[in-house]
Amino acid sequence: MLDVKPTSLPGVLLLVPRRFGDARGWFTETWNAQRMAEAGLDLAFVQDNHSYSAEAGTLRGLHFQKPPRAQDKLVRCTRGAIFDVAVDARRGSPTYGQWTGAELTAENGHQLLVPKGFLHGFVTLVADTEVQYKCTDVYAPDCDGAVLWNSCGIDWPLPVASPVLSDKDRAAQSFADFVTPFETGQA
Ligand SMILES: Cc1cn([C@H]2C[C@H](O)[C@@H](COP(=O)(O)OP(=O)(O)O[C@H]3O[C@@H](C)C(=O)[C@@H](O)[C@H]3O)O2)c(=O)[nH]c1=O
Repeated sequence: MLDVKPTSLPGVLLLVPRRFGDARGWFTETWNAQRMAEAGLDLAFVQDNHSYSAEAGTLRGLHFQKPPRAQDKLVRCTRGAIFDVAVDARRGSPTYGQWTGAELTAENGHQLLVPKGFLHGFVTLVADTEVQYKCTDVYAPDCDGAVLWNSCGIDWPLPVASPVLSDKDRAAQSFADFVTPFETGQA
């Protein structure tokens, strides 16, 4: 029912929910607490987010909320397509500073689980793209932070010469200047 695949970063998981196709179309479970618990993921989500990006090449990230308001995120694309990225920002982690990415599309229904301690961002691969994600803590602007999208060595599959960014993301600190608030093993 739910295929949970590891990625190159321990803790970041690619979830492939089963789709039941019939003459009408298909049905899928996008979140089932019991199945996730069976897969070892006991996550109490408290906020759902939904963003729309008009242009291909819109890049949101790399974002985090620092402790005590850190968030696990379960991300999916419900219209269009994105390349979704997580960067390990946990001080002392063997994979500190490393990134992993996955193509999440409305068509494939894949989901990326980005745990606390990881920066998160995505770029839209086509115009008119919608992304929805669940979070384990509510928005806390005082704990909100950003790291410059192109300062972590991420191989972004940009569909345009330069990405569309928010003012906040354009002015973000570089990963080299970033003093991480995350430790390994931090809940
Ligand atoms: C993230 C967030 C933003 N907002 C408001 C603040 C602001 O006025 C407006 C747009 O916020 P942002 O520019 O931060 O939106 P955006 O750049 O889409 O931020 C999101 O990016 C992705 C990659 C993530 O991982 C998310 O956690 C979040 O940081 O929405 C909320 O009210 N609640 C929220 O949870």
